[in-house]
Amino acid sequence: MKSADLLTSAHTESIQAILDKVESSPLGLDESVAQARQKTFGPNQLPEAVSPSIVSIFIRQFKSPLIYVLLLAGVISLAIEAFSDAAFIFVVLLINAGIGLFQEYRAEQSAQALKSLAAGHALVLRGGEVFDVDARILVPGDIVLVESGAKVPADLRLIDSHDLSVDESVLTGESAVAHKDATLSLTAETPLADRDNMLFAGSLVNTGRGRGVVTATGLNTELGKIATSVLGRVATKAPLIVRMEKFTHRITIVTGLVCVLLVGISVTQGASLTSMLLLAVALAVSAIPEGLPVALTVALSVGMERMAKRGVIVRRLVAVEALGSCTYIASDKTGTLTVNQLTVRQIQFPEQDQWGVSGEGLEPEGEIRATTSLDQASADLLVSNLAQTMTLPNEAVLSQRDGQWEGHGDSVDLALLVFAHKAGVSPTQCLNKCPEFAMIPYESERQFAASLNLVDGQLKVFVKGSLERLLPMCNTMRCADGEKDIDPQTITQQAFNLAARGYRVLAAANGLLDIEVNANASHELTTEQLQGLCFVGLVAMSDPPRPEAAMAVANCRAAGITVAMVTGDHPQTALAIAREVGFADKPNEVVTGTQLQEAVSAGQDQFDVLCRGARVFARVEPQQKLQIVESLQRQGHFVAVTGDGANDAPALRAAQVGVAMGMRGTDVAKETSDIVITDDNFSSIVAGIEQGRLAYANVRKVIFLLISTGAAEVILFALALMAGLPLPLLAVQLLWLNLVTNGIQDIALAFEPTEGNELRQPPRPPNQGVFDKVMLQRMLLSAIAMGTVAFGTYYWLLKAGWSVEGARNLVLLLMVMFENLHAFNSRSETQSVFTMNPLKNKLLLFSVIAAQLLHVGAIYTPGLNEVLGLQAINWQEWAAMLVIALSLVLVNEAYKVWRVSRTQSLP
Ligand SMILES: Nc1ncnc2c1ncn2[C@@H]1O[C@H](COP(=O)(O)OP(=O)(O)OP(=O)(O)O)[C@@H](O)[C@H]1O
Ligand SMILES: [Cu+]
Repeated sequence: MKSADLLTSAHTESIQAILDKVESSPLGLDESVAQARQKTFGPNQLPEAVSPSIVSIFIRQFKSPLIYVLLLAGVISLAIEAFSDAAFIFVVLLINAGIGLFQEYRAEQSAQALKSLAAGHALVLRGGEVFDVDARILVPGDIVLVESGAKVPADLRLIDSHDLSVDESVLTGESAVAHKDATLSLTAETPLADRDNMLFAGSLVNTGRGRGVVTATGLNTELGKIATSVLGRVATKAPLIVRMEKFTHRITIVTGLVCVLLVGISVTQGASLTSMLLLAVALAVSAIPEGLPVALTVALSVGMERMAKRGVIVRRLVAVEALGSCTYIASDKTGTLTVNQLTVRQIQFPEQDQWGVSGEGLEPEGEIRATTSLDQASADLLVSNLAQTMTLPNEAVLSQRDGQWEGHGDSVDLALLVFAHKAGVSPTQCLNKCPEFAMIPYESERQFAASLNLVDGQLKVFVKGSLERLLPMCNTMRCADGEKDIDPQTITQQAFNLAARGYRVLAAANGLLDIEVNANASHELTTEQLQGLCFVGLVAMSDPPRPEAAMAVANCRAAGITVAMVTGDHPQTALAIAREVGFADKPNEVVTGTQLQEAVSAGQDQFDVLCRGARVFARVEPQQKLQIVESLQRQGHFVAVTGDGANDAPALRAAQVGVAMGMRGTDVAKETSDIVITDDNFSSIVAGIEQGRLAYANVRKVIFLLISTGAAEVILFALALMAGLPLPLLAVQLLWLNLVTNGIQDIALAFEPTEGNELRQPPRPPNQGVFDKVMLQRMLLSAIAMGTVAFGTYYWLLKAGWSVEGARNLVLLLMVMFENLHAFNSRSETQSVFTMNPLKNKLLLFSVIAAQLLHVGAIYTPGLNEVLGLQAINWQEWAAMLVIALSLVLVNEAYKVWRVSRTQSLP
């Protein structure tokens, strides 16, 4: 097989013809063949949208209105032949662009790194064995298995399908579900959307199972052919960033007006128009928080990186912000709150006590302790009947490789296979002896799996699943002394007792089907046929809670976040786990899917009342998850919901934070989620919330610093103007001030580490904006303190007989100190600077020290000091300015003390 476009008409060929064409077999390719083909066909991937180069990011920096303003200033300086000023302005311009480049490049980098974490995978059959592989290694001829929730990794001609339906909207744009059938034969003219014996790369499997042979990979797939239109999609900006861009816009306009006013007044007082224009530009540059949107992007992407380290992959930047304001986590049980290592511990047959099963993990070593007066032979018969019924409708694979047991597939199914081994039933032998004719695969909304097998020349069905579903299928039950009429009460009580101990309980049933056996015809198995069966027994599996879950739940409580469990499992099992983990205790905190169903017909209010009191939602169908999320949202909650299956997608989409499981989750769940938890662990969600809150707090710190310092400069100038004094700073001095105090420090604040109290406060009200009362109070207070003190100092210096140049020199030093110290004030809204270790944010410390050194350096650099109008300063003057500057710290400290005492005196 050589040419890539051999197979454009794969849908017209028979399965055998296709397999021949791609030189493959139902057992799949051999590894060596596959590797050779990869050389011919290349990796199965679409070209990535290229990330912008450094050069293009650099060029982009010059496309901002602020830069135009600066350019204008440079040109004006040239026009009035102030060449050194002009040179300085151009240097500032370059440095500003450099800082912007650094910031944007960083944000871009972390976005890229996260993208590569999300590579697709596929189940491939090679040399008769199933492997879970990186989808990029697929080649034409590979046999690929798909199941509900999966994303199709390449174009496939189906060779086998069960109840298979897919969403092909990426390709066809139609959101209707397409039903697929391997047995169809189609004509060449069949349009893409109707090629129902094919699966196309990029489509999502809604229900069922399928198996197909790869006919095209990478750019040769139907998706590849339209790939250019799918690529190049721009990432959406976080709403917070958009709000801040708008905000910056508004400030720009206000500052612009102030500047115009300033120029107007000064000119009427006799200043020269050009020099005033220059100053207006400089003031605008300093006061406008132009770095804000980028600094915020950095803060959010730093949050994103930190979350990635804690196992939380953020798929949309908005989730960083959203995670921070979560008030409710609706979590899965299995694998999230529990370790997802299921082990069969107890089995129970009608009219018998519970029998223990020993052994741990996947190692099929262990025995069944039959506590009974039965003879060995009768006990063995019961056990092997149960083991067989658990083994046949089972999709997991348990195999021994190099002496190690390895499992693949659903963890419930795996535990059952391990149990079968312990019971002396080998799954492979069993399947050879009783070939499978049809199957109803397990889907969580069905709560059972069934298979139709040929046993001793007769067709027999085997069913395993929840007792609630199986009981109505059974008329009789298998006892040691034969088949009897079923006793549903006793069996239900048995299951209840097992569930109350936290076990996940599965029931088994089987029975002969009254159908003519025809080995050649294909048999169908439908749910309607599952009737008149014989109940076999119960299996109880333990799945211990994750050791860290209890701690994480306690953290949630301290953080004012409600935790609840949404599970398809038995209410007793769910409550037992919830008790162990510590978020529910009383039986009335459990609500079942049936109760919810009834409440729906009783009306929305009834439903909301039910949801409000519940901490455990049990026997819930996946579709009900959406109703639960919507009800919680109606009650004002900001909901994070977890999900793993295809049918969790609506709930994941509706919730403010959709959390998909990285290990257990299907592709569909991951694609619709906002964040993915790589280890499926509940405590990772809590860690994500902590980081989300921190990121949001850091965003506030950046905003606080930039706005309050900008406002301070405006106040200083306004006061000087009102007092009729000469302007307190030259244009170049303002630019210098902006350069040494803002560029790096705001970014440094984005890296601020945790204060340790993120999870010890209630969640931020979701509708509360950044500029709440605290923010406004602090900003006004700081800006007024800086502006008036700087003005007072200037005023006093002039009155004391200093020259204007000398006074400006000191005021500039004071402002540099103010703004540098203010960076430390910004580190926390509640904690005193004196209790915060400055080494915890080395970038901030370094940038502040660098700013001071730069300023001192500039004073003694010939040429530069002339341009900036700087003069040497003796140490007394220096110390005096520092003491004055410290007043700002005192004001901020006083505010923190006042606020903390106030919040503590509240109830
Ligand atoms: N592999 C399986 N085969 C047959 N029945 C199963 C299987 N797995 C689970 N069940 C039945 O379906 C019920 C629901 O299980 P499911 O795994 O869907 O719950 P879930 O909603 O995913 O819960 P959790 O939050 O615990 O993951 C179980 O209680 C069990 O009775
Ligand atoms: Cu068998």
